[in-house]
Amino acid sequence: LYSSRVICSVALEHKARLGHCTKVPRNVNMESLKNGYLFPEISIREAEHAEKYPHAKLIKLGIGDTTRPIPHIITSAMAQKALALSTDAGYTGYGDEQGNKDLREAIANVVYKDKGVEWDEVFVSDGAQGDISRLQMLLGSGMTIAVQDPTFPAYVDSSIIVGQAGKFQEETGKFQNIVYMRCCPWNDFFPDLATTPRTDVIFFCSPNNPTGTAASRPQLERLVEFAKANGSIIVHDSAYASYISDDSPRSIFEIPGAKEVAIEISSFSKFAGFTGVRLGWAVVPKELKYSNGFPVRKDFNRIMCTCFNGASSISQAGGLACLSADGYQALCRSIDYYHENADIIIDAFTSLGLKVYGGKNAPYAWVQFPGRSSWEVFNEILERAHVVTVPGAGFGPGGEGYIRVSAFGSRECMLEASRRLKSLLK
Ligand SMILES: Cc1ncc(COP(=O)(O)O)c(CN[C@@H](CCC(=O)O)C(=O)O)c1O
Repeated sequence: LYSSRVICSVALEHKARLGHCTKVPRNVNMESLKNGYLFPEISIREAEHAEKYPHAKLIKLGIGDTTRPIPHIITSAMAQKALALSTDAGYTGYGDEQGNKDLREAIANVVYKDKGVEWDEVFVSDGAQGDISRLQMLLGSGMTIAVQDPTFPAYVDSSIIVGQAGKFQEETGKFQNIVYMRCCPWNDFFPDLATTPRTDVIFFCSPNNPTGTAASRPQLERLVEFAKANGSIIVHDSAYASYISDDSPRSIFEIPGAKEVAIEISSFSKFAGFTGVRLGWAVVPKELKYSNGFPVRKDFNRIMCTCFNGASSISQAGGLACLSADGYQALCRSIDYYHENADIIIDAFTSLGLKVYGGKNAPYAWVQFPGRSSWEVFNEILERAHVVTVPGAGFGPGGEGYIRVSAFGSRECMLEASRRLKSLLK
């Protein structure tokens, strides 16, 4: 239909518009990613809204970013380390890729007290987000994974990037090689393991982001038993463990036998307000072995030594102070503050007759809007109440019909958001 001359001139015009292109093909896995990563997308919507309504007081209960100042006992430890770097005696360069031994020991002795975790099974990092991707590098593209649905999007997105996920199925909103373990009110937010296919790896976040629910001891016992029977590895994300207010386990290693089937990743972000300081850890037990008997821990150590040059010495000084008696006590006050915030949000939505889940063992309320699109609810609350939330669909197909509301705002913001939401949704 078109002469070669026309096609050629269109191609030349297109090339001129693009400018110079290399001959390097794009990674096909990156092409499989649907949209941008959820949280920068939320930030973009926030910025667009702020531009549209420059005089509106935007209340941000979307991205789970802490707002309470870090207690002075912790920041002074970081300041002291920073100042020491300007002295001959105090200067330190590269540390151990696995983290400073004193911090590894403190994590093992304080966080994992009486849980049988040894200091050299703890690997300090720059946060759980990075550890998720480093674990994916360790696991490789041939692994099959299962995730809770809904769940923190980094597990699925990193799986896509390393080439595990397979093709996206428009009709289901799922990637064909990933097992989505539905978690919802009618199964007490715990998957039906009897109908869950075997996968090599099970990403399990408890307390769960976004539902805010923590798995009970019997549930985690069933999960460990399931993984052992299937020869699977659990990657247990305990980033919100410090928010647990009942007798739910704070670590998978409270469960007998877990050290033979599980890796745990966690973080100082929500526990200590270190979202910008950047500090986390992974526990890779010596008992955890591949099918050929080779210790997983040895390969993870190789990944850390090759792909990561150690967490900041200043952040690690802060982490050590977090785990001191006074530091830990000061942080508990911040966590109590966020719990009170969560109660405000729960009360607001409950008073409107809406079903609200979570918020007791995590800083997130999971609010159900039956029959409604989560992005539609997100847009309505943003547009009419100037309150930012996160649409549930961003956490997986199982999140449709819900929104996530963070409790990390200031008290003033929480109370104002509550007032606005009651006025909007009454
Ligand atoms: C379950 C879970 N694991 C890990 C992380 C990241 O931990 P770091 O140690 O700080 O890397 C988050 C943060 N989720 C927040 C922040 C979103 C983001 O990653 O930008 C959220 O869900 O709003 C999380 O919810």
